[in-house]
Amino acid sequence: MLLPAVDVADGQAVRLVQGEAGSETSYGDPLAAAMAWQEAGADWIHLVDLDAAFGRGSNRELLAEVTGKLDVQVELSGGIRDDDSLEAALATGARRVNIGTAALEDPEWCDRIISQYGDRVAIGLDVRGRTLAARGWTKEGGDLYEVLERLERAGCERYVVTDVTKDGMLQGPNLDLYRDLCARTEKPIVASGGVSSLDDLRALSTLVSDGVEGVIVGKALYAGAFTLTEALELTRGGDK
Ligand SMILES: O=C(O)c1ccccc1N[C@@H]1O[C@H](COP(=O)(O)O)[C@@H](O)[C@H]1O
Repeated sequence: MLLPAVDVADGQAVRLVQGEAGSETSYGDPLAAAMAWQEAGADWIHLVDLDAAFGRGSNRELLAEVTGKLDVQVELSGGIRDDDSLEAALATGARRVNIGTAALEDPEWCDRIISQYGDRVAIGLDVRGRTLAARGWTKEGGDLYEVLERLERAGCERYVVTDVTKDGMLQGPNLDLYRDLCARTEKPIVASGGVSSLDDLRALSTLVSDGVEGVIVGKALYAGAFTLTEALELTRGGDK
């Protein structure tokens, strides 16, 4: 499963480097970007409100509009931290929401929504080394493996795992991280961060049998390193 990313800051589709505020490259209208990925054949869009993730604003209405206009499944992320933001996110029609900061800062709420919403909730594990990152990746959020054990006990259905140091760098994904996590959970993992080439997708494909279910691709698509058509053909088995 391949999820093109549309990250939104100040109403624009952007890509950051290692999640650093101020490192944005702008790619224009988020709806146009998402529609372009849909028209190229994507089954999913990973749609992120970066301002909400950083706690410096919100693009809630815009993301609801984009989600409402898409025919493909949407994974909605960024700033979903309480009942109000969760209900608003689910009301957009997004198939799945991704919880990052709140999974680290509010474990009780997180456990409750995992049991209430099942696979409509994925937990975003954004990591540097084995330390989790929260609040727009500006704060440390604890030890990856301790938090993973807690989430396993809570019954988390899916993990979206980003190596922050790889994100936006176009230097390849952290395959060791995904291998390691797959050995610690039976639940599917969506890999994110660093994909730079079709060879990176081929390398991630070798981890599908271990539990890597999907991959989020951002900068490589926007920078034209390969086309979405090529990537989908490869991930759907048409090109080895
Ligand atoms: O996607 C990014 O580039 C990104 C950069 C900096 C911070 C967050 C980023 N992404 C997404 O934000 C959610 C976390 O949001 P929250 O902590 O729940 O508010 C994370 O899952 C990433 O998908």
